[in-house]
Amino acid sequence: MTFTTLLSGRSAKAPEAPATDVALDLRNVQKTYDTPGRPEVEAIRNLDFRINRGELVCVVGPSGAGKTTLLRSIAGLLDLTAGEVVLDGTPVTGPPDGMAVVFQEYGRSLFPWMTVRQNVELPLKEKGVPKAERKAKAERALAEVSLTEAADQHPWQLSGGMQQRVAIARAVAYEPTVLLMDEPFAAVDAQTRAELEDLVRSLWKHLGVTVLFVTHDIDEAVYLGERVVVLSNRPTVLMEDVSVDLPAERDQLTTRSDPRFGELRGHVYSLIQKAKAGHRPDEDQEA
Ligand SMILES: Nc1ncnc2c1ncn2[C@@H]1O[C@H](COP(=O)(O)OP(=O)(O)OP(=O)(O)O)[C@@H](O)[C@H]1O
Repeated sequence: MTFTTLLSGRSAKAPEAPATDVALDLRNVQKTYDTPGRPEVEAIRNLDFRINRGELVCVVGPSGAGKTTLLRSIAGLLDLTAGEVVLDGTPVTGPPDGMAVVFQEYGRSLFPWMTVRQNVELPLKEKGVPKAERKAKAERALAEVSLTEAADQHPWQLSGGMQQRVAIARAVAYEPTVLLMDEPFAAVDAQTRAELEDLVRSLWKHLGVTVLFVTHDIDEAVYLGERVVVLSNRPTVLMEDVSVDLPAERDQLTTRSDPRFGELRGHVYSLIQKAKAGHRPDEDQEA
């Protein structure tokens, strides 16, 4: 018996929601990199799923599956080969206003010559938000991530975890409807990572933002997500959209020792192993 059997009925595709509840709609998204003078790379073959308003969805998949390609496609940073990404009913054709992205490389995404406050205010400044308003928003966002005291310091004076909190504050200050996070905690130590995970859960609940969180880490995906979207090997298709039926109130100790957490973790792990071994729902069906 596999975990798939054990969990059948509980990890099926998420039910379709009414159109008004959909924040992000991926419709038959395909992406092939076509660089002149180099062989084509088919990264995403077909992805078709929705994320409802206010959901926190994690994406996992084997290394090189196309997770970053997916996130960049959603962020409007890549031209799709086919299909479309629709944000709040509008097709994404470039970086949309209502979206913010937090990348793994906080060191490169923060400007070292600016203070923490200036870094947080920057996207608001670019958006044309008046000075007093952007100052207030930056202060609120820094308070959300418990960095009020560090506002006048420079990023290089802070630890890695604190720098990533600045990057999160910058995204939050922008008040996005959708927050995209690309392996944001891959470069910090385990204890800081756990703290940042809890910060994401609490901000998500508190702000009601829709979050798409890409990670390598299966435990992190199950701990954070309301759903875990599991990708196949490249060229990517959906392996399974797993519903995480853990209690809404989560904490590192209780949640991770919940037997249900172990079952879900095992199930996602087995899907990744299958994906790595080359199983693909598109080909399995054809066989
Ligand atoms: N600009 C590019 N030009 C050509 N191929 C690319 C480009 N960017 C990514 N690829 C290829 O697309 C595939 C998917 O890459 P992507 O970075 O999206 O995967 P990933 O799942 O995020 O990887 P990882 O888990 O290692 O971070 C890989 O084969 C990669 O080499």
